[in-house]
Amino acid sequence: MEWIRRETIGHGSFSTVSLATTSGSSTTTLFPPLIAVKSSGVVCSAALMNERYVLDYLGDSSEIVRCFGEGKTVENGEEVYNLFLEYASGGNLADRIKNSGEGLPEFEVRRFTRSIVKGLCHIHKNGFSHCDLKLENVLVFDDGYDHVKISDFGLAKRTRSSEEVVGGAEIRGTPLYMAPECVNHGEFESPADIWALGCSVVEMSSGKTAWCLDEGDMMGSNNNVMSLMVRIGSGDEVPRIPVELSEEGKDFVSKCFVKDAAERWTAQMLLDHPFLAVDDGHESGGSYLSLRCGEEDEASVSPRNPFDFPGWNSVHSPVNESVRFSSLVRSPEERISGLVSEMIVVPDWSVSCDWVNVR
Ligand SMILES: Nc1ncnc2c1ncn2[C@@H]1O[C@H](COP(=O)(O)OP(=O)(O)OP(=O)(O)O)[C@@H](O)[C@H]1O
Repeated sequence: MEWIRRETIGHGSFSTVSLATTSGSSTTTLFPPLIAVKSSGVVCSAALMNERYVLDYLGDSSEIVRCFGEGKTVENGEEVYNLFLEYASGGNLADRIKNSGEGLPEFEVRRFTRSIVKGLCHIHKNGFSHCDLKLENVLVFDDGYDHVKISDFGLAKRTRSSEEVVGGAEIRGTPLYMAPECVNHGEFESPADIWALGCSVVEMSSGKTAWCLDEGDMMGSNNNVMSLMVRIGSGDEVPRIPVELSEEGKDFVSKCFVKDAAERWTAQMLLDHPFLAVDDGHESGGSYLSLRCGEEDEASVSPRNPFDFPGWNSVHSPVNESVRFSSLVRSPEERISGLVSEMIVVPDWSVSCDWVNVR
């Protein structure tokens, strides 16, 4: 494919994202005239290559950003690795909410959440965990109506099999979205994506990141990673659920914020939650109508645990994960301190949306 790099449209900890125009035969065959090119120096392109691998494996899904391939260029004397992605003209969902200065109306929260959950179902069924779900990684597309897709698979990993020992010192993702088992045991599996989904719904609905709803607590004088990790990892506290959400919305989020990962709802279970039953007509099937005409009672029944649900599917997949740091068995207290102050390998702490990313 021939392409020309245009303006920069995004920055991440691993890469720079540019708009690009395609030319030649590509415009009439495989590639759209505008694409996004995600680039990093070849020497530090492991995350981008991982993203390419995962996107290839996942194949086409209408809830996951599409990848058109990869290529290398030499720019300013440096060899650059480029990933070609479909271009999201609406940018990311976090910016959209930040710019509007408030949360989204609930019908939009429901619609976007439904897409994210469908995307997670696809990812988890294929044996992967995303490991960095947050609104910055949810892109907005406008094809006559707004819809969203999950992006940024740089930290995605194979789901661990039940026999595999957890990498106790592994860290990935963004602290504000981390689940208790990530903080306490370095366990980054599909339930952790569901916890991050709950944080994303809170943010969509309130306009504020989860944990920051308690004004002046996390964002004020006590703004530090240690206290956040302790809150996430210990006790019964979960992020506050926005009052503006409907009862169905509150129930949905509460199913994501179950501290015990084994008891947390799966993406497949959440797909049938009444909060997601509204169909705005852009999806096939008119599920809203059919629900209203007969299935409402059945769909509203909340299973009491993950094994109590008719649509529950167990996902077991082969292991192919290289743990980033050596495995250690440590107590939660030691681990939390370690995450914050004494990393075995010093992480890249980069500021993102008033908080830090841990790599
Ligand atoms: N396909 C795309 N279309 C439009 N904008 C995009 C696209 N991909 C990424 N962006 C923009 O670039 C930003 C950074 O991209 P991305 O999160 O994928 O990079 P990253 O290096 O993996 O970042 P991080 O891991 O720190 O979140 C996104 O938040 C989004 O605003």
